[in-house]
Amino acid sequence: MIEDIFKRNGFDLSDQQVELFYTYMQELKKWNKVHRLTAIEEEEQIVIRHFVDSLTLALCFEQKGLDVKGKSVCDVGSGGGFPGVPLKIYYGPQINLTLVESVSKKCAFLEYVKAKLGLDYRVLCKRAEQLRENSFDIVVCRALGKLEDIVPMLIRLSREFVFIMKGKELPKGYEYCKINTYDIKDSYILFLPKRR
Ligand SMILES: C[S@@+](CC[C@H](N)C(=O)[O-])C[C@H]1O[C@@H](n2cnc3c(N)ncnc32)[C@H](O)[C@@H]1O
Repeated sequence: MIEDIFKRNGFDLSDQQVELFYTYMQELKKWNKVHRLTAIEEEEQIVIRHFVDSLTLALCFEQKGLDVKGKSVCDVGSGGGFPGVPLKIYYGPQINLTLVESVSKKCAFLEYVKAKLGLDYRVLCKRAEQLRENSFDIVVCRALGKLEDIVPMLIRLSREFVFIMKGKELPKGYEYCKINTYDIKDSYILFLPKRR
């Protein structure tokens, strides 16, 4: 099921990546019973609306001609791990990933997933505002908050680019990627190059 959904959306994953996504989904469902990490509970919907949606960022990186190899990537307000954890499963050691999350029970889940899946990323359990300026090459987020509040904070953290996943909404005045895959239609990712 997981493999087919990724495939029809244009992502060819290895058996090992499919296995990691499967384990991640099981843990998400298990922890959700107690910690309410996501409102989405149906497996197919978890794959589409969390996993595939997170990987649409990779399509935007490609559209913008961005090679992420060797880059430090930060997912701010990662929650249950989106989009950061799917990106790590997809890119593996090519990216150096940090997840920033201010709620400790969510941090505990992200640490647990890291150990369970054997992934190499860092979890910073704090508010992004507490981090130093220019800490990461690329800063990404999904469902973090109002643009006027988050844009200055994200730009401050990044050295190169900020990507903000907006879904169906396209605010005026931003560069963007428009994503269209089999399951994800007309979804927007804002692209903010850091201007020095
Ligand atoms: C609506 S959830 C989205 C979670 C995930 N990005 C997703 O798309 O499923 C927003 C998350 O951001 C975290 N958050 C909000 N503001 C933050 C900040 N300034 N620094 C760190 N985490 C923050 C919240 O605790 C919450 O887990």
